[in-house]
Amino acid sequence: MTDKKIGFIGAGKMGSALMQGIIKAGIVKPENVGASDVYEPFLKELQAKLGIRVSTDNAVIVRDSDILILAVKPQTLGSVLANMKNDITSEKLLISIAAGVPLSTYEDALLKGTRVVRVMPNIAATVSEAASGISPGKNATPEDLKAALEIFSAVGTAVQLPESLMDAVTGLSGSGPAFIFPVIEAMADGAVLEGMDRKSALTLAAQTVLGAAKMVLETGMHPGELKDMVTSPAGTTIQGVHALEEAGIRAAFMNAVIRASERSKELGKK
Ligand SMILES: NC(=O)C1=CN([C@@H]2O[C@H](COP(=O)(O)OP(=O)(O)OC[C@H]3O[C@@H](n4cnc5c(N)ncnc54)[C@H](O)[C@@H]3O)[C@@H](O)[C@H]2O)C=CC1
Ligand SMILES: O=C(O)[C@@H]1CCC=N1
Repeated sequence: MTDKKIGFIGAGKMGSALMQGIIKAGIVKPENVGASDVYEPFLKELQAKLGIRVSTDNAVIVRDSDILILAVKPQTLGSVLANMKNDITSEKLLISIAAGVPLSTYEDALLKGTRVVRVMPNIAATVSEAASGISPGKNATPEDLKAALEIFSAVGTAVQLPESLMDAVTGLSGSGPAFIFPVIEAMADGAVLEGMDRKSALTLAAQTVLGAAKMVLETGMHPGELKDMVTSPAGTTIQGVHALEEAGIRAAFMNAVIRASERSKELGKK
């Protein structure tokens, strides 16, 4: 991987998080990373910070890259693809992280045979803890899938899934950090109401979420069984669990994932 040139089209929140993550992981040298964006200040900042190549002209980065990571909004994708069409030759791999947009959209819009992989990462790529779903397109080779898995495993955990589940990935792990940040904030608020200082409250709340997630991942135990380990009979925890169940916490989180997945499906419609 280290000898491949990786170009980012779109250097916003996700593009910049991913390029920083893969450079930090050492799977690519900064001089082999390029980025284009319409907003020059982002590019200048990233160039100064990371030592990457930048251009406000997408074509310059497309021509000079082996692997392209498309990180523009789904709403601007159509015009970006139309302008890049003739520069994305069969020697290049295109990886898109746009929410909702199906592989067929790229395969139809670009030159026949274009190799495409669809990925849905999340913002935790910033701290190398992303959760990404990956689906290869019909022209992608096994090496392309391997490259995509390598890139996204370098910034967290990556799993291959059928494309039919990519909207669910978007609703679950793509959007998911935004469902958990308010949980952390609200739990901290509860402790602040009880008199704790904000900084200690946020530290304890965030570490609690991190620790609970690690227990699910590392013990392999069912979350219900783990919950039972915390809830002493007539103890403190069962009172809190009751309050959450009264508020409909399970339906609320299920609905959040379902609504976000539905929106992903909508974004993919032409
Ligand atoms: N923000 C997130 O947590 C996640 C976002 N995504 C996907 O990543 C993509 C990017 O999202 P964000 O980084 O959040 O958005 P963003 O708005 O931060 O970044 C998009 C960037 O594209 C640039 N841009 C606009 N038109 C352009 C053009 N014609 N050529 C080149 N660059 C252009 C913008 O200046 C901006 O810097 C979207 O498709 C989104 O669905 C996927 C997973 C998580
Ligand atoms: O909200 C969005 O549309 C993007 C996709 C997943 C996370 N952010």
